[in-house]
Formats: sequence, C-alpha cells, structure tokens
Amino acid sequence: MPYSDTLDIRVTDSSLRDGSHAKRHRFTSDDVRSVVAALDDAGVPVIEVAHGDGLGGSSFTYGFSKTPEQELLRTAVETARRAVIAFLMLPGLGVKDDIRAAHDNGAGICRIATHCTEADIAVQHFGLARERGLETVGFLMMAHSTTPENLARQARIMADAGCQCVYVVDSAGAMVMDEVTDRVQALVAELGDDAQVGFHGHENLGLGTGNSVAAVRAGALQIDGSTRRLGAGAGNTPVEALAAVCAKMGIRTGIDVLKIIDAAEDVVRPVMDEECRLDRLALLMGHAGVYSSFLKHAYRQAGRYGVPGAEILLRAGERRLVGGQEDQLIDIALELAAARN
Ligand SMILES: C[C@H](O)CC(=O)C(=O)O
Ligand SMILES: [Mn+2]
Repeated sequence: MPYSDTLDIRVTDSSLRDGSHAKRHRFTSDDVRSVVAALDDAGVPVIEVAHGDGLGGSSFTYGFSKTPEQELLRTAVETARRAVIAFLMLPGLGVKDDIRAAHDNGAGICRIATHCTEADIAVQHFGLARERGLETVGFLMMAHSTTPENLARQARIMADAGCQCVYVVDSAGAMVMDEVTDRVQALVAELGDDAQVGFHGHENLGLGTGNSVAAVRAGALQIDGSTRRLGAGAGNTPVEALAAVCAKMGIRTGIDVLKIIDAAEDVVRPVMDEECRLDRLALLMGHAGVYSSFLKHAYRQAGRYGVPGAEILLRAGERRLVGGQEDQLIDIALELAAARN
C-alpha cells in the first residue's frame, strides 16, 4: 500500500534537528530560513526542527541552543509554503508545555522519542498531541539493541497510546540490511492498519540509503534523512541520494532530485561547520553500536582529559550506554586518564 495517491513513501528531513548535534546546537534563524526555503522548494514534505535532543534538550548535559527552539520552529513555519514542520521531544527532557508551545507556533507533527524498551514513558505525550490535533510519530531509539519481537511489543504500546507511525530508529547506525528488514516487518505485522512504520538511519556503516530501501521493501511508509547527511555521527541517510535512488527504483517521494542535489551543495553545506564524515570515530560507533549523538561529546572529553576518543566510544559500546547517559562519557574518560598515570 503506498503512503498516499501521489507518494509511495513520505520523507522527513531531519537536518535541522539531527543536524543540530553536528552543529553543537548552534543553528540560527537565518540557517533555518535558508534551509527550510530550499527543502520546501525541492518538495520535501516534512521538515523536522528542534534541538538535537528535542524540545527541552538545551541544557548543560546536552549542550545549550544558540537560538531557542521555539523561535526556530516559528521561523520554519513562517518560511515553509508546502512542507509540514515537525518537532521531536524526549519525555523527561521536554515537557507537555513544550508540545503545546510548538503546536501554538504552527508545527504540525509531534515526534516522541524513547529508548527502544521504554515506550511507556511516551503514553501521555501521544495523548496530548492527539487531543490537540497534531499528527504523531514515535521514535524507538537504539533499535539494534533489542529483538524484532520486543521492538514490536514496544511499538504496540506507542500505537495504543495514539501514535500514528512508529519508527525503527537506528540511532547507532549499527544495523545491516537484514536487521532492518526483520524489525520493520515485525512492526508492520504487529501494527497492521493501526499505525504506519518508519525508518530513521545513520551513516556510521555507510548504509543509510541501502537500509532505507530495505525498510521500504519491508513495508515502511515514512523514511527520515538529512540533506548533505547533516546529522549526528557520520550523519543521516542523505536525502538527495535517497531521492535519486528512489527515482531510479520507481518509488515516488515527491522530491525533485535536481533541486535537492543543488540544495545540498548550495544551501545546506554552507550552514554546516564541516562535512559529516565516515571517519574513525563515526565508523567505530556503527561497529560498536554507540549512540550517534555521543560523537561530539566523545571528542570533547577526549580533548579535555587527553585520552583517545575511540577508546571512550568503545567502552560506551561495551557498557551499552543509551541517550541521556552522556555524563558517563566523562567517567569513562577519567578512568582512561587514571589508567594512564
Ligand atoms: C535524540 C536522538 O538524537 C534521536 C535520534 O535521531 C536518534 O536516536 O537517532
Ligand atoms: Mn538520529
């Protein structure tokens, strides 16, 4: 079944949210205005805007936003002519008032993210979002770290709470195609007509686009990417490559391939501090199953304590750290430094 009469899948661009990690949360309203205008013109149907860790993420632990996220959301809504603006929220970091404010500022899609075994903490947030008429998306993060069966049970909790599309989120960019297929198929079988299934990939093993195609083949109807890969770790599935691959495969995304290729080069790249690269640390994250958002934190603690960033990430993988445990990277760096003296 296609996404709609005109689209086989719906693509959400996360460069102004997941890319916030790569920018150390320093987006300005001008950045948002130029990127939203270009993506909107290229036909990207949904554009996500928020602090990298969602509304309320601006903090000492995660990094302070240069511009308040509600201001960025307002700018995005004012700029978009066709695209719907989405926001992300992690219960506990953001609160219900953040959802209300984002809705008042014109956002149309509320995306609630939890660790893949903790869907129950999102129940009231889906309820509130639906009550207010927002479209809802659920994000099961670090989906590689649990079985397809467990993930499907968690997806059921989200759907029963009012979530209209549950995403398999490869936060660590650690999954290879069959693992994506198995998880998406398990969710499709569990949810049936109750909710759609989505996929959010990272490039840490260089598989964002391939994994997204595997997800579509397994029944996913919503796919995330970031133009120019602007996202955490090695970045997200590049929207321009995804659009081009889908065009070749006859999968309708509604995105103008030539326009999004230009937007990636001429508009998004100038906003970026540097390219999102598949370098040693990013690749190690995919290999060891480490949360992509830890990359910049690992660089920071490595520099601060004079220890290798690679070792910090490998230990983070061994300890199976999850989002929210950024402070433990400091403990690991201190341990490594102590072991050297
Ligand atoms: C808060 C995270 O950055 C959400 C996400 O994009 C992921 O887990 O991947
Ligand atoms: Mn992500």
